[in-house]
Amino acid sequence: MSLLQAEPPYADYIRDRIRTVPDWPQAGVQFRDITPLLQDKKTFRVLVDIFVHRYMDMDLDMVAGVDARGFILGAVVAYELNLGFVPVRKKGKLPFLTVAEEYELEYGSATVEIHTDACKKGDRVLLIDDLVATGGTMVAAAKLLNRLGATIVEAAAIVDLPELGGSKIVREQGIPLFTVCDYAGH
Ligand SMILES: O=P(O)(O)OC[C@H]1O[C@H](OP(=O)(O)OP(=O)(O)O)[C@H](O)[C@@H]1O
Ligand SMILES: Nc1ncnc2[nH]cnc12
Repeated sequence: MSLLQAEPPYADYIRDRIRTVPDWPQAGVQFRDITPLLQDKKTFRVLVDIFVHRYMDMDLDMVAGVDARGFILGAVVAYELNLGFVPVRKKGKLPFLTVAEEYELEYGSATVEIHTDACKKGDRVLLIDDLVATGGTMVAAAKLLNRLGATIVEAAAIVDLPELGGSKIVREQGIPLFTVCDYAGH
C-alpha cells in the first residue's frame, strides 16, 4: 500500500472519535486527545488493525515508539506484528548508553534519546507516534534511528496537523510518513 493517508471511512471514523480540548496545555493550542480511541474496545481494535494491515507484509525487523503516547500504539502494533519494540524516550529516562537529539515542539523544546543497542545496522524499522504537529519529534526520533544505522521503512502516526507543517517537513527529510487522519480544514 502506498497511500499517504488512510482512505475514508477509516480516516473519518478515527477523526470523529478524537477529542479536541481547546487551550490545553496553553492558550491557543487545540489539543487533539487520542485517549477516547484507546478507551473504547472497538475503536482501539480498528485503530490497531489499520496499522497491522498496513505493515504486516513489509518485512520489518522492529517497531520504535516515541515517548509517551507513541508507546501505547507502538507496543501493541509491534506485538501484533510479532516484532520487538524499542522506546525513543525523553531525556534522562534510559539507563544504558544513549544517543540524543534536541528538537522544538509546538509548545517548547525537548530532547529524545535511544539506547545505542536498540537496533542493529540495517534493521528495517517502523517508527510510530500518535501525532505529527511541527514534526520536530518525528524528525528527531528518525535521526536517532539513522544514527544507529537503521532504515526507517516508514514513520506512522494517527493524526497529522498539516497546518503546523510537520508532515511536510518529515517527508522533505526523505522519511516516508503515513497518518490515519488529518485536521486540514477541521
Ligand atoms: O510534531 P511535534 O511538534 O514534535 O509534536 C508531536 C509530539 O508532541 C506530543 O508529545 P509530547 O511531547 O506532548 O509528549 P507526550 O506524548 O508525553 O504527551 C505528541 O505525542 C508527539 O510526540
Ligand atoms: N495540538 C496537539 N494535540 C495533541 N498533541 C500534540 N502535540 C503537539 N501538538 C499537539
